[in-house]
Amino acid sequence: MANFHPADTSLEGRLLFAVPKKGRLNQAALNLLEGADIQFRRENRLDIALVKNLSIALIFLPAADIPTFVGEGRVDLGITGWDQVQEHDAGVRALYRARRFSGEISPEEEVAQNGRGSGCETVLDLGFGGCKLQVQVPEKGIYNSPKDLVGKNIGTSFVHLAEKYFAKLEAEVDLEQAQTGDLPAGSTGKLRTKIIELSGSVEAACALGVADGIVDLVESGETMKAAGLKPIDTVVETTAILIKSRNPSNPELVDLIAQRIRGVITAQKYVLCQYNIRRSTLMEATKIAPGKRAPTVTTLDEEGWVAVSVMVEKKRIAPIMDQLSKIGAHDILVLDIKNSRD
Ligand SMILES: Nc1ncnc2c1ncn2[C@@H]1O[C@H](COP(=O)(O)OP(=O)(O)OP(=O)(O)O)[C@@H](O)[C@H]1O
Ligand SMILES: O=P(O)(O)OC[C@H]1O[C@H](OP(=O)(O)OP(=O)(O)O)[C@H](O)[C@@H]1O
Repeated sequence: MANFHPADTSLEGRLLFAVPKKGRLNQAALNLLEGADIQFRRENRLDIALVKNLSIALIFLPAADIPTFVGEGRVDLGITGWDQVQEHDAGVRALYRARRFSGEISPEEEVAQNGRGSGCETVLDLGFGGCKLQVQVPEKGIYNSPKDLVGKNIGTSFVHLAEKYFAKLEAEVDLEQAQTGDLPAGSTGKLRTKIIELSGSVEAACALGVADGIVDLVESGETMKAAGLKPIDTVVETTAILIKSRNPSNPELVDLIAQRIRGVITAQKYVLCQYNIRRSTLMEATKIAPGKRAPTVTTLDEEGWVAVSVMVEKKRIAPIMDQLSKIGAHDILVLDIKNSRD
């Protein structure tokens, strides 16, 4: 076994699954893998890990690069943000547009390429990593509406989505001005707004005079507030998603992983609520907590009483317990669900 390197030939025949290597999506993605019993040991600093119990290799990549690897079919499956997939999509479209402008491809070829998409297909929404990509400006500044930013400097890590957004906005402004006869002479139809690419800490750009406005992610809004910025529009709303390439190497394994992950998500979202109630009140209780399909009802060893077991969305459990208690349910218990399968 001299010179054996786990990342070498052993990738052969394995399904390649990209996972965010750092940042906001990393831990939640690792939790999903654990819940789906995808067992691996990642060697220090190595971005490839072989899964012990399935024919899969995990590839740890920046979330922003995962749509490129999946879209080009180099990796079969991936976890990343919907925003990153949209950014990749917009980038691919911009590339075809540029190639059409340079005469490399015809307008028909551009339409056909766009129709084929960027190669990433959404398998399922993972429910975490929720945030919004928003246009932000200084709270006490002179800009109040997105149109005020046309022709100005915009800092962002989402260059293609920002370009797409401002191209649409500029077209609207031009149309308005053409209708009122105010269109500036020599308008070229090219993007007048300058999109400045920044790779992080984008919120600092306005205060430091690099940009007039920014396009960046907002979750709690704390970073935005701390930087003295306010939102004036939303470009994209996002959550983490599972994506697959157009022709994955092992579609059955993709389905198996998707099914397992779906089970983990359901388990995270629901709790199991158990209670005892008089059979005469069961209908009323079922209306309060109808369950995913239907509650499981078992006869109790006490005349006229039943035991009920029902799945309830975690976020709704407190008011549901209150209501069940109010109509006479007893011994209400709430249990965590470790895993589930539809
Ligand atoms: N504040 C947030 N709340 C929830 N999800 C977020 C947040 N910020 C980013 N995300 C999601 O996580 C994805 C990756 O963003 P993140 O900033 O963690 O990436 P990164 O650049 O790989 O990490 P880092 O910022 O550590 O360099 C985003 O595209 C988005 O989908
Ligand atoms: O609304 P909030 O809850 O404050 O979250 C928003 C911040 O989170 C992300 O950055 P992150 O902290 O991942 O670091 P980055 O700026 O280096 O990307 C995003 O780019 C915002 O800066």
